[in-house]
Amino acid sequence: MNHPEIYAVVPAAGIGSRMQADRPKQYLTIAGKTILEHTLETLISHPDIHRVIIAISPSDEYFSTLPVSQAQWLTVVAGGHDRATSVQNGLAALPEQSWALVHDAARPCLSHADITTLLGVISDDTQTGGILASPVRDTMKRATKTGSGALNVSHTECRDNLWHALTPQLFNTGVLRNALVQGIAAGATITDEASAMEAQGHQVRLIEGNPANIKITRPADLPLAAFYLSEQASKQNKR
Ligand SMILES: Nc1ccn([C@@H]2O[C@H](COP(=O)(O)OP(=O)(O)OP(=O)(O)O)[C@@H](O)[C@H]2O)c(=O)n1
Ligand SMILES: C[C@](O)(CO)[C@H](O)COP(=O)(O)O
Repeated sequence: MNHPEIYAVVPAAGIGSRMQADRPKQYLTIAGKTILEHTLETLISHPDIHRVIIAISPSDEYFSTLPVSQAQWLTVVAGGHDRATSVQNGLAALPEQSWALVHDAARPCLSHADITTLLGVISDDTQTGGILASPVRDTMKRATKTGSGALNVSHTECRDNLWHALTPQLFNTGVLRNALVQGIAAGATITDEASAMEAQGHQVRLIEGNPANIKITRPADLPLAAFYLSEQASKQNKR
């Protein structure tokens, strides 16, 4: 594939509060490796990914204990107060004329097949990029909270063309950098790169990805991720 170099940018500076663990969730282990190591190894082992930039919290005490922290293919930058700022700090380490493949550290079940499919947008007419996503499968309810704190259904949301945004999210580095600067300056709530690009009027390609590419967020996600990773390992062993 001939195109400007592709860099993976991994926001890994969160504290994992919803996981309620004794450490940031990216340092919980599955099959003897931390979630972060699973994610980094998947990214750097893809033939089209040139280098990995990782955003680590300045107060992180775990990362330096991992052998991967010394990897020559890894650049470490300081994480920010939110995910968007962590990503922005990562982008600052990239050449303007490159592609940024932004992927959550907390998504270790990403497959090479999905990375390759997403990279296909580079040859499309988008020129700005796209994201992996998965169609919503459940009926979606909008909730309201009663005075006593209980939740009631307000109404059912139309789920036609409703998708879960996943990561990686792949964008031209210079365009994404500018979109994040504009969005952060405008005080926008930016929970993914696509929302910053959309706010600037850019077309974002939606690519259906494997729903096994879950974000480990709450305790129940851990055994599910362990299952998906074991399935991946058994498929690789059969090749
Ligand atoms: N200031 C932050 C916050 C989050 N992240 C990263 O963004 C990804 C997705 O965020 P999320 O799942 O919300 O992680 P946390 O913020 O750690 O989780 P929580 O909201 O439960 O605290 C994670 O890999 C997380 O490490 C980051 O790099 N910098
Ligand atoms: C980027 C993301 O994973 C896409 O679904 C999601 O927006 C991250 O949100 P979080 O609140 O930072 O987990």
